[in-house]
Amino acid sequence: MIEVNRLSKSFDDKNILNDISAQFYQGKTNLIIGSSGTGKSVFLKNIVGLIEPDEGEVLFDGRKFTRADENVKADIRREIGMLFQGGALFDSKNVEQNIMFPLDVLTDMPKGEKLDRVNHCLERVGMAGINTKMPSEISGGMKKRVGIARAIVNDSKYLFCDEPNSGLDPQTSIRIDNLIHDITEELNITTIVVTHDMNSVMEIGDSIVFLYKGKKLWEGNNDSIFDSDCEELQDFIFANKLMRAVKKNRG
Ligand SMILES: Nc1ncnc2c1ncn2[C@@H]1O[C@H](COP(=O)(O)OP(=O)(O)OP(=O)(O)O)[C@@H](O)[C@H]1O
Repeated sequence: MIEVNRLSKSFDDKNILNDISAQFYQGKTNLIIGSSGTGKSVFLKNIVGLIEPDEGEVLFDGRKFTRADENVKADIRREIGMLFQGGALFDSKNVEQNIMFPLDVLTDMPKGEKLDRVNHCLERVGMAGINTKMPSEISGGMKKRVGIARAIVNDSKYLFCDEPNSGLDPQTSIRIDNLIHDITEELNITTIVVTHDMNSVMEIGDSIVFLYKGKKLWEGNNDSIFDSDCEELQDFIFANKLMRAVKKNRG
């Protein structure tokens, strides 16, 4: 479990995150949702330590990460896998080299073992056999799958995904969402997904935190979200026609 306690962050004099506490559960796909510019990415960066919060702290399974000793931080960082927007693969490396990269940097595993792990992860994301393809030769959906394989290759305990659906068509998005959800359950890891996609909320929202202008206004799951009386959340959910139709059908 990842715990965030009373986290705040400002840039210059502009407050971006305001006193946010939240819990993200093991074996669950935890979503951070909210409109554009509301602070989701800054929140995620604070959790993974890419940005240091002004106040508050983050704990990984009870281990304090924020302002911890560098060796404690390094140990926790080794357990984190990240899927960046667009997959963020190295263009000059092939698929196999991309997935192997965290093992090259973080472990002294023999080459054969690294290759076994890469192949196992490639198979898990449904991409067996594309080892020698270059990123420029594969589709957006395949890039995300390779990005997921790279994020879990080092036996990660924590998986962070920033807008995993950006740039994908609706069907591919759902497949990627479900892959993230299934892997989370299978490996029993703690996954946090930042998204403003209502399809993702409906498909994989085991546990949801709603941010609005840097504050947490609501938490729940994809069952309870429709019954929330948080006005800002209702505006977010029913911003599009399809969701308004769903609401009408629900009575
Ligand atoms: N390094 C930075 N320095 C100054 N301001 C920043 C920095 N990073 C983000 N911001 C500001 O913080 C606010 C929240 O940005 P953030 O990227 O977290 O929003 P978001 O909810 O992830 O939006 P989107 O869904 O569009 O990605 C924005 O006003 C942004 O300009």
